[in-house]
Amino acid sequence: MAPVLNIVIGSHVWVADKDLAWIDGEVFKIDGQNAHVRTTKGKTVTANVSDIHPKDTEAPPDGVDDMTRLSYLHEPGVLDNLAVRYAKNIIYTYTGNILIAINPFQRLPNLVDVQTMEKYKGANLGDLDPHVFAIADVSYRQMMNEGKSNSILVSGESGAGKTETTKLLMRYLAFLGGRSGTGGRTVEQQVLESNPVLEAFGNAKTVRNNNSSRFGKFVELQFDKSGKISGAAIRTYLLERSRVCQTSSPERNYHCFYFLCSAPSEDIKKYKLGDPSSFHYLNQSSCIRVDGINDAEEYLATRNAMDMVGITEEEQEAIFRVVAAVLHLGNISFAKGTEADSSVIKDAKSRFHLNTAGELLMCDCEKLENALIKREINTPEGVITTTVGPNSATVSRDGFAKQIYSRLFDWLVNRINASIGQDPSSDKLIGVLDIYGFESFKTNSLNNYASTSRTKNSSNILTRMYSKWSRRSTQGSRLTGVT
Ligand SMILES: Nc1ncnc2c1ncn2[C@@H]1O[C@H](COP(=O)(O)OP(=O)(O)OP(=O)(O)O)[C@@H](O)[C@H]1O
Repeated sequence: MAPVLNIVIGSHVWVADKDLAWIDGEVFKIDGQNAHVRTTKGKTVTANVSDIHPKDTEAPPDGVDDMTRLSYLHEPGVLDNLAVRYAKNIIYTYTGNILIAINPFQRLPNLVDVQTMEKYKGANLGDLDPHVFAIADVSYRQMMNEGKSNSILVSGESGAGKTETTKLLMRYLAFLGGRSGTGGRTVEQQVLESNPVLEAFGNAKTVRNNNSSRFGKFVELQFDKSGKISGAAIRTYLLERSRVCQTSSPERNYHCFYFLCSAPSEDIKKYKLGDPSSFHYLNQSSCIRVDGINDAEEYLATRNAMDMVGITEEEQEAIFRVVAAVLHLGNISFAKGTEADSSVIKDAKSRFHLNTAGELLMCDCEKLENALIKREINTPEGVITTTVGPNSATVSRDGFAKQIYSRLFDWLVNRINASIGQDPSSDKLIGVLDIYGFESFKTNSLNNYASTSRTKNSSNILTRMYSKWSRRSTQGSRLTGVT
């Protein structure tokens, strides 16, 4: 932020505050580069003039619904405007064509009901109060009028409300372009019904969010010439693979592991499972249960959601066999072998988990063991097999677990897409991109680094777009975004 030069005695300003981020007050003395400010909370603060920002004393007390109308578009001005509106349960605010959505952490039914959808249908952006439906409506009408595809980007940090906002966008687009599908299930219903399945396998409890999406999602809704939804596809990317083998308090691994460990007893017996705390991939964190998540009920709900999206009983069995196999793999420990750089299965307990993983994956247990404790090297003379020490065997085990879990996730997404169905003749679509939130981990793996830097890059691009859009007239701009 450029230094503010017109600060004089009597100026109303914002100064940084460690608890409130920014606090407002009046300058009563200036000595050199220091301004002395009496804050509205009765404190006296001294700050460098370059670190304080002017306050617009004529700003409307209820805030403005489009922040391009703020006299000062600086951080304290923006935050104050959003806070004033949020206090009145107004969670949406525009900055030009971009919608800022603040997480209400409570259901606001009147804000998202069918009457509200009716109201926003066909309304111009800015004619009504800021709303996520207005963004969806604009992108739909642009698509229909110009015959071109459109995209809506939903971005924000973890727990900001991206997934909930994406669901509202989908619901509104389904309201505009909905039609009856085969067998009574519409395409849009199937897309929405696939959420619990994807969330069971791709969401986890994190520090910030009990149901955090650990993958990015791009949902394409395809439309026919009359503007009705004719097909859909879900594309996912950057599943956080490292979580499968590595979790730390107070986070959890992917929900499906805990759901399966709370399954009815016949399933527990079939998959040779036990309490989640007996599995290495789950007990690295002391967080096993989460308030508000009933793992036993969620297991049944996930099975039900799988039925709804057309995943057969046989396929469901196979899916949960892989999930259970991952847990058993994590409990295989290795000890040093008799030769240098070699390892053996540590004990009878590890042998039990190796054999169970092999049975569940329907593979030869001896081959599975060799794959973990040996390595094949391709040389010009042919393939050489060497043994590896316990540490390398553990790395192989974790690599294998991550690989089969992410392949399972990709398979699920493909399966859901196959059952929703795509329209090969559709020439236009609306894509909704939900970029998952970034955060910093205690131990950052290459996978964390890759996803965090990509997400940060996207967020930086979005931030740059904001300021550009805020500075110029937004008339005619074709991009829409929500954050
Ligand atoms: N519009 C909303 N109405 C009601 N509750 C909401 C809304 N948006 C978010 N929430 C609440 O906040 C929680 C976190 O929101 P959400 O999962 O959408 O965040 P996210 O940005 O997708 O996070 P992550 O990147 O970690 O997946 C939700 O589980 C819900 O309880």
